[in-house]
Amino acid sequence: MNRSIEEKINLTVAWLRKKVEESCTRGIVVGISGGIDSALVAFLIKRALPNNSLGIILPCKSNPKDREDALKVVEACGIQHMEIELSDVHELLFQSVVSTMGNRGLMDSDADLRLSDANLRARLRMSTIYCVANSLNYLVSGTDNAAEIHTGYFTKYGDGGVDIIPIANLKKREVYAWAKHLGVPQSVLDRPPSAGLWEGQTDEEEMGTTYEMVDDLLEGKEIPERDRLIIEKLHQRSEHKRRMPDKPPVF
Ligand SMILES: Nc1ncnc2c1ncn2[C@@H]1O[C@H](COP(=O)(O)OP(=O)(O)OC[C@H]2O[C@@H]([n+]3cccc(C(=O)O)c3)[C@H](O)[C@@H]2O)[C@@H](O)[C@H]1O
Ligand SMILES: Nc1ncnc2c1ncn2[C@@H]1O[C@H](COP(=O)(O)OP(=O)(O)OP(=O)(O)O)[C@@H](O)[C@H]1O
Ligand SMILES: [Mg+2]
Repeated sequence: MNRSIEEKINLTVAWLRKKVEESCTRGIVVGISGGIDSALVAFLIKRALPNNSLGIILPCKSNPKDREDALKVVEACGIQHMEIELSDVHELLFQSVVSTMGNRGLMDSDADLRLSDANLRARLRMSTIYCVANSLNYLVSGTDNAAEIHTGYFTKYGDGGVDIIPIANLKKREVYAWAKHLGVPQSVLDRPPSAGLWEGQTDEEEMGTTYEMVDDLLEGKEIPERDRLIIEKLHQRSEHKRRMPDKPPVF
């Protein structure tokens, strides 16, 4: 069916309202990073629930530009918002884990501290957002798009730990199209996608391929062999993130 962007947005907005009604919750909360995915979700939930939508900015040793862009998103869509600084909490918890592991002789040379440090940031954000959601009886919205879900490019139980994912069916290029249509600020549209989990991180550099390629593959188009193999590997290795935890058969 060939629907316009506006029609698809209206259907998504109706779906968001239905999810709140069905779950007997009062509203929806999302983390706003300054990136395009959360910007789009903020605009969508604000349109769906003008008085019952909340954005939370959660800096965690983040680049100040992230907060600036997040505030531009808040201003542009008019969503109610709050900020909670997580850098100190992260420092305390991470250093405590690392030093305890070191003391127990568990810190071998293979320990990937950068990744566990980064994923802890995403998981602290998740815990914080749920703390607010529990208090308000709100649902937590995720921001993953179809390309991120296909490649598993998210932290399990971090930014992946959510109740609903309104943009899960959108390719990254559709995220841009919807965001532009809704009036997401230009500086947010222009930023290279980044998890912001370490200085200079970009999604495409870390994935080793581009969103264009992932989108093309999802649309059934031919892509270069090299990119197809990378995406297949990312997809295969992240299968566990897209299902419930394994359990033994009934013995
Ligand atoms: N086969 C399997 N069955 C069940 N569980 C399995 C498993 N293999 C690993 N695991 C578990 O999964 C863990 C690894 O998964 P996970 O903890 O997610 O870690 P991982 O996938 O290694 O890292 C997360 C990736 O997502 C990126 N990211 C994170 C957050 C936001 C964004 C963004 O776009 O903004 C991107 C981040 O930069 C990094 O590349 C392992 O430590 C293990 O506990
Ligand atoms: N500083 C932050 N404050 C609040 N939420 C954050 C922050 N950083 C990350 N998040 C949450 O984690 C999600 C995953 O980040 P991700 O980078 O995939 O999305 P994005 O930043 O919205 O878009 P982009 O892919 O363009 O960077 C964000 O959409 C947001 O909900
Ligand atoms: Mg980002």
